[in-house]
Amino acid sequence: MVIATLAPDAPGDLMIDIVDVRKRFGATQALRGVTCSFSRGEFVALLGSNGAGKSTLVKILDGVYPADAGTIAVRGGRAGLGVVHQDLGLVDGMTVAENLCLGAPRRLVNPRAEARLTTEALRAVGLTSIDPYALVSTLSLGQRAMVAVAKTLHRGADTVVIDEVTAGLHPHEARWVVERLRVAAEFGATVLMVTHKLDEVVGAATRYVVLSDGEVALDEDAGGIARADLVAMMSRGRSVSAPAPGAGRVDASGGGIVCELKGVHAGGAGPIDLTVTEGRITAITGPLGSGLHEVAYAAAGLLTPDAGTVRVASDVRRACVPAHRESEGVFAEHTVQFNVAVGGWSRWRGRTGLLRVRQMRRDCDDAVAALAVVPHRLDATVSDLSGGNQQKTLFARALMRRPRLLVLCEPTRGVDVATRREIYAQVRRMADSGTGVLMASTDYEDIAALADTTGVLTADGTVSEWLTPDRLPELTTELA
Ligand SMILES: Nc1ncnc2c1ncn2[C@@H]1O[C@H](COP(=O)(O)OP(=O)(O)OP(=O)(O)O)[C@@H](O)[C@H]1O
Repeated sequence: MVIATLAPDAPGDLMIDIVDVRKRFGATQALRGVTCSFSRGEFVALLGSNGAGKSTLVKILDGVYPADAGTIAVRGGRAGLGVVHQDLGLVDGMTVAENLCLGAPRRLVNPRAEARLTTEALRAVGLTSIDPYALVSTLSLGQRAMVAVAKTLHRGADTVVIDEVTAGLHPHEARWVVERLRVAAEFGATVLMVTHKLDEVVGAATRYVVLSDGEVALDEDAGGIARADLVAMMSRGRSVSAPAPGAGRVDASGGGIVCELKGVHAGGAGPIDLTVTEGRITAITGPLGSGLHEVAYAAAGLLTPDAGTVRVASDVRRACVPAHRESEGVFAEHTVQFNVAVGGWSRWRGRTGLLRVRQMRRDCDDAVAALAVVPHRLDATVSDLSGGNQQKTLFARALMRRPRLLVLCEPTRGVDVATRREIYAQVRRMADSGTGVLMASTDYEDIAALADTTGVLTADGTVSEWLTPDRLPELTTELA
């Protein structure tokens, strides 16, 4: 199926018409007949739990996959629709104007005309303060996201699909992005935004579409549904009520030292001094590229620091959830069971040296059930899981090792609202049982929910200060 051009007699405001779109991957029916249409100037939040079918729909709209059945018609045809992915597709070392005009057909290189066009394109998304000559690398992540949106619209798209670009942004900056998207919609663009963070879009989205198990479970104007009902739909009935962010925080400052970093330099960060103690969740946060993940890897023993010492208490078992699941985390071609169990074999080895396979299956099954991995099949191949479900298997693996030092890098990346709460509860339980936790996260929600103390890395890779939970609101958009 190719994306068709809307018929000339289609209603004037209609921009995209999706009718009965279906997609199957082997045994999984990812989309079961999705029908919905979007009009000019709408700002639609596309929501749903992990595995609901959002990415599949976006990829079909983007031309990555063909649908098995159904039709999609877009005003202006394929060119009328643009997708902005999480990686944004910008070249950091080029200016905003160069990025906007990169690859666009042009007869003459005319920097002044490029700058003028860029200013207009930025205005169309409510950006008035960005210098067209600024290097993209000097912009905040939120500004970059909006430059990517401006670029898509500048290329002639009237509809822009934004695929989780606000994940990991500080809530202030995410709201800033959403506000600009709202302006773009007011100026006539149609905005479809995929997100797991409902609070980002409340007040800006004009409509909610919730996918569940490959179907449209809800399609409502924003005024027509209560937030609680939306959350319930997004979590497919799983509990999102416990624990509240920050619940269960304890003063465990008297716990024994599990791991100590002194003068550590890693990934451009340093010198870093930090201590992880039993029962306490120590967090570091900062801009991407500040080296925060590499510092965490040094603590986890996955990376030798360029300088400084990492001291770990004797007999401490370490486990780590890495920051980039695709390149550092999952064994994509192996099963869910292998991915959860790997590295924890000793747990199931009996006195005779044989693996207690049935117990291993049971434990893996309990772990994936607690996190509601979809599909709930230990023999599923991990590359066939949605992004959020892959993240859950990584988290389950780390816990399966029963570590005394748990290192978490971006632990909730891409997971749905119910899983996020479950992960928070499980991390807190681990800490309560005496595990020392080191979390490196750019996600403010992770920090606000879990951190007992937070080291804030500046762009030059040093810790500017350590914040207690009551001071976390001081973390501003600098994070991005
Ligand atoms: N390439 C693939 N091969 C096999 N199954 C797939 C493939 N891509 C997706 N699926 C399955 O299709 C279903 C929908 O996945 P999809 O990635 O669209 O979900 P999603 O809503 O985007 O989830 P997430 O919020 O975790 O990103 C899932 O059950 C997933 O396992």
